[in-house]
Amino acid sequence: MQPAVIAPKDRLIVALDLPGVTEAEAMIARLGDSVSFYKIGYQLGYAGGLPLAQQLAKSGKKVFLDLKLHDIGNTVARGVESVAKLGATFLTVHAYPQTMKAAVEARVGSGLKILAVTVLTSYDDGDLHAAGYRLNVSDLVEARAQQAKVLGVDGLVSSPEEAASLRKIVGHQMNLVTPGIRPAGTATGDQKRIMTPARAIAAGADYLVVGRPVTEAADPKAAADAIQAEIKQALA
Ligand SMILES: O=c1ccn([C@@H]2O[C@H](COP(=O)(O)O)[C@@H](O)[C@H]2O)c(=O)[nH]1
Repeated sequence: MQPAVIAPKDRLIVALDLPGVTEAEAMIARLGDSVSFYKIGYQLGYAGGLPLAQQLAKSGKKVFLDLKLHDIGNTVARGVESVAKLGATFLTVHAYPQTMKAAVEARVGSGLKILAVTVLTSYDDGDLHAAGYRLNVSDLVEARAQQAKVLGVDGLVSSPEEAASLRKIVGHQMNLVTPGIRPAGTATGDQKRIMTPARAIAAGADYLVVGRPVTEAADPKAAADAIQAEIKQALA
């Protein structure tokens, strides 16, 4: 399968991890045309972010709802049906077989794409072992990617550290969406599996999710523009 054509500007997804709609709208206004794709997760989603997601989608921006669904299959399916009405491009679920199967079946006929979260980018091998897993990060990411592929999931969320090996497993059949992006010189924070924007694109990531390095920058628009320039250069 040929790689899908993704507009370079759409490859940067800015995470609107902000306390409320007022702050999110102010950030969106500051970023202006520099950003075309936004992610809404727990913090904003539980503070009025879903109507904002609908408005953003209607205004022509792309929206990634990072709700990381995980429940019994029926509940996941009904949740996906509700989310599909909001106009978002991506929705995350955790990469458990029942959950992925229910989500994929429920999104049929909508424009919504399901992304499976493989192993959170704040986890390393020690964190997985502490959580009771016997596999290390790379083995668990790969096992979950294989299952996601078989189940027809549209894309994977992983660290860019796994992008190259995941591309070999899934080819261009699935989107690779990578948080854990840290431009040179920015704070790592709670992320453990990180790469710069340029290295992530070179490793095969389709989309880069960036939160604090943009939203907490002294000049968020300049920070976003610098990442966009790094992405373009890595693609050239
Ligand atoms: O494995 C994952 C899955 C999701 N995320 C989300 O991405 C952003 C990253 O924000 P930064 O401020 O750039 O660290 C955040 O919304 C996470 O919930 C992730 O980091 N890792």
